[in-house]
Amino acid sequence: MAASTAAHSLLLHLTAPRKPTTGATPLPPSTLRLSTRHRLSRLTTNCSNSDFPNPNGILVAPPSAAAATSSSSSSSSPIEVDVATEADLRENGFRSTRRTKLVCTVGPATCGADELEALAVGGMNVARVNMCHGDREWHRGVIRAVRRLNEEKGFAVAVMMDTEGSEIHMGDLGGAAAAKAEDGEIWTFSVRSFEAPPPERTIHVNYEGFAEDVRVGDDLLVDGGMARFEVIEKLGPDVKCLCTDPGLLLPRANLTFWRDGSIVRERNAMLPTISSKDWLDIDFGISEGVDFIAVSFVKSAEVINHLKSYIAARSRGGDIAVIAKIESIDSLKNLEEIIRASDGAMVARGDMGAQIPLEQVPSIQQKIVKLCRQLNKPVIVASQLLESMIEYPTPTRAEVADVSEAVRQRADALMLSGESAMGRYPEKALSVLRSVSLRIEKWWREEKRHEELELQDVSSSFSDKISEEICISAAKMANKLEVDAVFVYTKSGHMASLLSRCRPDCPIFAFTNSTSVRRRLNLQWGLIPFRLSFSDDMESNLNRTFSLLKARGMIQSGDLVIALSDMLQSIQVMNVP
Ligand SMILES: Nc1ncnc2c1ncn2[C@@H]1O[C@H](COP(=O)(O)OP(=O)(O)OP(=O)(O)O)[C@@H](O)[C@H]1O
Ligand SMILES: CC(=O)C(=O)O
Ligand SMILES: [K+]
Ligand SMILES: [Mg+2]
Repeated sequence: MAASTAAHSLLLHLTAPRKPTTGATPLPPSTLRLSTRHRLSRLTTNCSNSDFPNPNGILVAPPSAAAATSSSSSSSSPIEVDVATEADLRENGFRSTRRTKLVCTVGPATCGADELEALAVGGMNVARVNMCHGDREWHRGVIRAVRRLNEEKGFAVAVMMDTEGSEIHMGDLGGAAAAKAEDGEIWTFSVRSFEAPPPERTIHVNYEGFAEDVRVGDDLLVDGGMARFEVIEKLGPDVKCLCTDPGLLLPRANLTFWRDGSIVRERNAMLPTISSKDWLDIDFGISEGVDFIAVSFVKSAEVINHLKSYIAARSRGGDIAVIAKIESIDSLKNLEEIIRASDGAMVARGDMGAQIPLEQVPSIQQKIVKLCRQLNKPVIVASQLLESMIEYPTPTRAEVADVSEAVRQRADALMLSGESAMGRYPEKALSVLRSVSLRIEKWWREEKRHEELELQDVSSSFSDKISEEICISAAKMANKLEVDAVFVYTKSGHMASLLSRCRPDCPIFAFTNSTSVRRRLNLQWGLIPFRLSFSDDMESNLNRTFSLLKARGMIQSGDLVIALSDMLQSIQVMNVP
């Protein structure tokens, strides 16, 4: 926008005295309440065969689920907010809506239409599909089922595709769910391909140079220590290994080898971050219109820049966000340049814990979360948050503490992996993330723990700098005046993310006219994304928004609101008329 002085002047309209309220918006008696708990208890069936993609790759929703869902999903509605957020707003009042976003990995336990819907009702903001597992038709079925859920039932769940990457990993065990390695057994790790099922105690390794690179005496770790082997003999393409730490081998588990206490990774560095299979998956993701592509084992900013220009050239509007997964030693070395180049980052603790000593993972997590906030990039904390819930219906105390710590660090999002992909209690795990997030966020607000984090300058132009300062001031004012919400009208979503970065006490209602921007904002802390067409006239935008939201029972006369827009760089403070 042009740097005209008039446009930059701060408009401070304090139009009416603050009403003595609480912020919680009571539900009009006539309004249908979509109770998360009821929906959750109704939808507890497991993924049955009929829920998997039909031969056309389409997941079929049983008619009962469709009939039972709220009717507020019409895409012709003048203002759209997803039904799960609307229920949260009505149930908790807007000062208490959940700020931390939730990502769920979809797998065999959750690919059915009913299970996906239960996750959406339970607060899933982003559905992740991991290209390490499942085939093209399966992924297509899941992505389309999520889209259909959004269109037909009024959710706004974004889709994240996570690439396989080309680190060294085992084959798929010929279809077996797992294999158990016992102490003292001899297993063969081989670069040869086998017909399924492979010979007993034989594991295919995806990396051609494997047999050349390992040496007798090296330690071979499966998934960072789920099982451990010692290399005892090399026979051409085959490497004989003695199991020294028994454990479960899962399909496509990650392999690292260690020599004299250090990970051997010279050769890994030769592997491309994005393999040829990944490029095909990325083409597929672009054609299916995913919202995020998470890149596994990023080593440098270069690969992110390359992918971003590839996407920009191929997808209309280049509106797929690229998330850098921080999970290798190289990514830690080049952390800042990688995060600067990306649209967001993931602390991928699973593989990270296989490459660095475990006791370093917590401090690195905190460092990445802080850095992402400084650089205004959303950050996801991932892996093993509620690992025990793959098998058990309640988490361990330690897991709850881990989730709490990520929420306390004010990460944008938390992610479920195996818990939602193949666990026995996906919805329960999601509800633990939800309730722990709500509780810790509330505690934070009650204790008035606004950390005085000095936010560094991220803007690249004077106009951006003004937006940034406006957001910082608006967030401070919001806390001091105890406003009920900040409204931000934003075309690109940038001003909304600048506000989110300030982590204000009140929620941020982000109005955007683009459906894809709205879905992407789903990943960012504290943002409640709405789709709304708006004009350059703030007065009329505000009046229209107030009447639409009042009609939906989402705000009330007297609520105190701060409004910002990225067209007219301004701050307005007002009571809802
Ligand atoms: N599409 C799928 N089909 C079958 N199993 C899946 C699928 N997605 C995930 N899983 C199962 O859930 C587990 C956890 O999922 P997750 O996505 O975290 O994968 P991962 O293999 O640990 O690797 P990554 O490092 O890429 O996250 C996997 O190990 C796998 O057993
Ligand atoms: C999520 C992921 O890739 C990891 O934790 O390794
Ligand atoms: K992956
Ligand atoms: Mg990983």
